[in-house]
Amino acid sequence: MSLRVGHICYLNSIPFFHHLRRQGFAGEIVSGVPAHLNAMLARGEIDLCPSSSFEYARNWRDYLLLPEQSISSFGPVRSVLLFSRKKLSELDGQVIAVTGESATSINLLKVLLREFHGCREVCCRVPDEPVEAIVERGGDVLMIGDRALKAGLATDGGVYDLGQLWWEATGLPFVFALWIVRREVAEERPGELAAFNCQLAAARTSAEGDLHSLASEVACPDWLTEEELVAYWQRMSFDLAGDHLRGLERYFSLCHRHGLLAEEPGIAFFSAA
Ligand SMILES: C=C(O[C@@H]1C=C(C(=O)O)C=C[C@H]1O)C(=O)O
Repeated sequence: MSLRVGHICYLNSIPFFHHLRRQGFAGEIVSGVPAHLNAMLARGEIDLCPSSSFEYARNWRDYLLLPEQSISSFGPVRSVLLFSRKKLSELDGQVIAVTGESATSINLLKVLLREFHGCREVCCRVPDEPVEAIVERGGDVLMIGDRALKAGLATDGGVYDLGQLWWEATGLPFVFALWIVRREVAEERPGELAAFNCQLAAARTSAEGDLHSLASEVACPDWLTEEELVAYWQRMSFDLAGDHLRGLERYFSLCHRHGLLAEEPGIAFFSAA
């Protein structure tokens, strides 16, 4: 059986996936929003995917991480946004509308508001209407991915970037997504996974080597120019190095402190050796 790989259906994942087939990956690719991929991964319906760092933490005994790969930012990320006209401390006890696509960012919002902005209660709810309509009315909304990027470009204020808030509070990068592998897949099919790891690294290197060509080869949405797409990718960090790991550990430790995780996870990597 070939590997079943989850694919986040946002522009942020293009640098991982665009050249993957050309690097020889012949397995299955399943697209979805992070919350959907998290659930599929937890149930073993896919073998690995780039998905919420929070999903790794809450089920870490079932998972390993691919080394050196993430979706992170040092400061503003531009696609994880809290739309609000209020001061952050005024969000205490308020309902914040969310899309249900996220696991990491919703818990990041809770951690930021409770730890650094004096909020005690943070209520997030998925509304019956599109969150964009709530933004238009000036309500409080957390959005991620392309919808956030689009709404952020269309607004002229009243928006907080969670990557930036984290950076200001901690001086560390924030790791939104990790490449998470089911542990039994790593144990039972290490050769296939090692081959995938090489294909992924090569696909990303070739994408990052020429972001302008990448932007011209993909279907750019009509609300984004190729230059804006390149600038968006340039703001992100797709690495997972020492600073990223420090940021990740800080996030997990704050999630634990605020009762969002039952324990602090161990961070364990797949090793091809
Ligand atoms: C930077 C982003 O990070 C994402 C946020 C995630 C989450 O909140 O669970 C999961 C995967 C990433 O796609 C984004 O969505 O734009």
